[in-house]
Amino acid sequence: MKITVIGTGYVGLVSGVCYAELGNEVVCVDKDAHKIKVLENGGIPIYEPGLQQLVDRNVQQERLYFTTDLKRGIKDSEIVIIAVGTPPLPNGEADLRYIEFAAREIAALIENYTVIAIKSTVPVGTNNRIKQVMKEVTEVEFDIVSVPEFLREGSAVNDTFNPDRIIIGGESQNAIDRIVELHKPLNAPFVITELRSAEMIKYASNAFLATKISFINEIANICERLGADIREVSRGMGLDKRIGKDFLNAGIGYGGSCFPKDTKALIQLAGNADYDFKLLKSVVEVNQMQRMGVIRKLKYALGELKGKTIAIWGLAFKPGTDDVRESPAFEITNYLLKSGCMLRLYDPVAMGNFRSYVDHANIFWAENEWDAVASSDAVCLLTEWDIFKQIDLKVFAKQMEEPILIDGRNVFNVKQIKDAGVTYYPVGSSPINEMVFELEKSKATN
Ligand SMILES: NC(=O)c1ccc[n+]([C@@H]2O[C@H](COP(=O)([O-])OP(=O)(O)OC[C@H]3O[C@@H](n4cnc5c(N)ncnc54)[C@H](O)[C@@H]3O)[C@@H](O)[C@H]2O)c1
Ligand SMILES: O=c1ccn([C@@H]2O[C@H](COP(=O)(O)OP(=O)(O)O[C@H]3O[C@H](CO)[C@@H](O)[C@H](O)[C@H]3O)[C@@H](O)[C@H]2O)c(=O)[nH]1
Repeated sequence: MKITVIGTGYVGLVSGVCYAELGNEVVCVDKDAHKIKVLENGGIPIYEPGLQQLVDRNVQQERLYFTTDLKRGIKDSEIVIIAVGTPPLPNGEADLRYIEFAAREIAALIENYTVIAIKSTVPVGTNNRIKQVMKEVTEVEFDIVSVPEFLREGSAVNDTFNPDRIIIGGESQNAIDRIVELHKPLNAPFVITELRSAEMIKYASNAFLATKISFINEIANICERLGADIREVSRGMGLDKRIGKDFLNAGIGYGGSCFPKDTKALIQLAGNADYDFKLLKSVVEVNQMQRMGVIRKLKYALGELKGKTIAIWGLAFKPGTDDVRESPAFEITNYLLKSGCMLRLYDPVAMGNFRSYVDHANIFWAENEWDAVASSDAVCLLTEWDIFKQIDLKVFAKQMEEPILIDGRNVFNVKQIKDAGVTYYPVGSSPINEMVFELEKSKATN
């Protein structure tokens, strides 16, 4: 079967290569000539574990092609998948201009009956709107199917080949059958729905996961005040099958290209239908506040921030990706720069992307994790990359005059910290070795 994927970002590229791996001929089209050039030259424009090998294999076997030429890409395609971006407008609503533009272009080029599958995350009612937009342009028959995508960055390949479910929203049984056929080898349950329900399943799923994160972050904040340990609390809660253990890791709040945008879009969508989504508004507000926990702990540990040197470990919004979209590291670094700190930043893969948004005379771009620590007054761990988890804390303690570690992701355990004598501020439990630290400080001043 020939499939064309419009938009070669995370979703377009990963799902395109998946369909090729399943034995289809796939053409990935993108307007971004640079992206296509990188792909044509054998590279990939994003950091995603396992993706390069998969792309290489399918290109070599002549099942996967890349082009900027939509006309060539779309010719004789049975299924056209739209995976272009739906970024937020300033009021939080999804910006549908890219998807509408793509739909018009496709409509002008199709010559035979085509199934148009929309993978982009779109507000309820958008699939119907796209159908109208296309009907204004063409008289050729087509059907629209909503196939929302649930992959996560950093584990996108595994998620795509092992989905929990495949949601297919549509009106035409013929189009639904073709999309079922395409995904059958993935061996996942199908949920066939109306177009609007499929669109809502995507937003509701992301909003629910974001709610779980803000909920556990608030419990963590209360644990800090009452002397309980959020890791024990999460474990105890998560073993209840009705709650589930996933997405109960307290931290510095969710970031990324999806949760922040999709929660705000759903609030707007509800508002446009005269519904005040109070719970989700609080989820967003809690998430915003959560980043400031790192600052609060730094102030507690160091007193005045002005003139202090702070090392930051991790700039990506999560490990396994070079994506920095809506990364909590932006707010934290901005606050520290405004407070007059010198920063030593390090991330194993996201430095280039972060640097394209932020630069400042007070930032030192470190070469590795140890280079960041050198001459710092405190270290803040913001992304739980393995290289940070594997740090030898005894060596770490010797690098700093007073080893202070603010851990925004709870990666170290109490025993490791106690043995190393690091003053440690985790999320959702009491600081460790803080008393020792306070005692030594008072000894030194007496
Ligand atoms: N990133 C994720 O993890 C993820 C997961 C699930 C769903 N989604 C949703 O999928 C959609 C795509 O997300 P993404 O992260 O892959 O986006 P992205 O921004 O990484 O990529 C979108 C691509 O579409 C291209 N494009 C835009 N208009 C085009 C056109 N008319 N013709 C050809 N190419 C065009 C852009 O150049 C860009 O390369 C969004 O709606 C997003 O919410 C994303
Ligand atoms: O227990 C947890 C789990 C996640 N996070 C944070 O939540 C954010 C999002 O993480 P994750 O969901 O793993 O990554 P995304 O790639 O953004 O994937 C989400 O967004 C995608 C785009 O819509 C969906 O397809 C996925 O199903 C959905 O998980 C990151 O900042 C994580 O650090 C936490 O703070 N605690």
